[in-house]
Amino acid sequence: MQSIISIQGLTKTYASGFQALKKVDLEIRRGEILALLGPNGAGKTTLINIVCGIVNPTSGVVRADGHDIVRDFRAARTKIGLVPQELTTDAFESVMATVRFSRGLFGKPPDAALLEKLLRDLSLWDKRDSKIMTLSGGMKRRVMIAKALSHEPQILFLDEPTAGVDVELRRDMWTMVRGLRESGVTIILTTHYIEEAEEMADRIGVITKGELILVEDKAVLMEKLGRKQLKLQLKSPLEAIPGELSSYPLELSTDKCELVYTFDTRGDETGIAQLLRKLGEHGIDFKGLESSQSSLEEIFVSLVKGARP
Ligand SMILES: Nc1ncnc2c1ncn2[C@@H]1O[C@H](COP(=O)(O)OP(=O)(O)OP(=O)(O)O)[C@@H](O)[C@H]1O
Repeated sequence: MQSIISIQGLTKTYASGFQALKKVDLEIRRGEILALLGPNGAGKTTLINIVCGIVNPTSGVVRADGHDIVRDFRAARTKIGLVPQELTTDAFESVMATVRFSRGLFGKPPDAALLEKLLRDLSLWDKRDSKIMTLSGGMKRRVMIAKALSHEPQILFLDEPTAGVDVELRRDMWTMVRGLRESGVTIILTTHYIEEAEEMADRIGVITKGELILVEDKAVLMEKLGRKQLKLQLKSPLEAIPGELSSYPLELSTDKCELVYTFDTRGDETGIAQLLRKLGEHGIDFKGLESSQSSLEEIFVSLVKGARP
């Protein structure tokens, strides 16, 4: 499948000499939701700002729907909508005027029906005549999204779309973003909420210290790096794990009432049947068991830790 955004050998060294991106290669697939994860200062915003023409790259090539973002800036930028991290809009303007103006900036003809649909979809229709300064933080954020979508871009960048947004509104945003994807828009979002990436993304990219250390289908990532745990609640506390079981990846909880067995989901054999048999032989009885899979958060933390020198 042809990528909608192609990033090759992208580097950025700021005037201070700080290298914020180091040879990043990334192909973004048409119609996907890609979540970029990374600690503070990893380079996510720099990457987005370069693709959107706000920051100049030091070297490398970026194409948006086939258009070089430097040589063919206007054509490339028309394809892209950007919801920046910081709210930047005229506080004294009304919602409708702001969104209409944004569309005009891209040279698109007025389209009242389209803007009405956009504001209705974002639950802003009732506020269309309100001045931006009178809106709540969550509403202002939705105005930023309406502005970004006003020229009907095929690609939408959301830089921390739900930072500081309450849980209910966050869920509404997710529904809206999914709806956009269904209408064919490719979405790239950065987030600090791993839950958001887990819930929304088709693929996950992890950036740390200016390097894209991994891009993977979410399901594959969780399968590959996910570890499962089996917790056995013991009938009676165990003083220590018997020596004969030392070859098993077993841990005894501090209250000595639970045995935790960690296994790799990639293995053909989990070893559970054998373990349970061994426990039986040692007279270790249990009253309950539960299994759990590691979350994306645990995977992310281990990846970023692993990347540190
Ligand atoms: N204009 C600039 N001049 C010098 N250094 C900069 C400039 N803008 C960003 N940086 C540095 O580049 C690095 C990457 O910043 P960037 O904003 O891209 O990170 P981020 O991954 O988006 O972080 P966050 O999650 O905190 O938003 C940081 O160390 C930052 O201090």
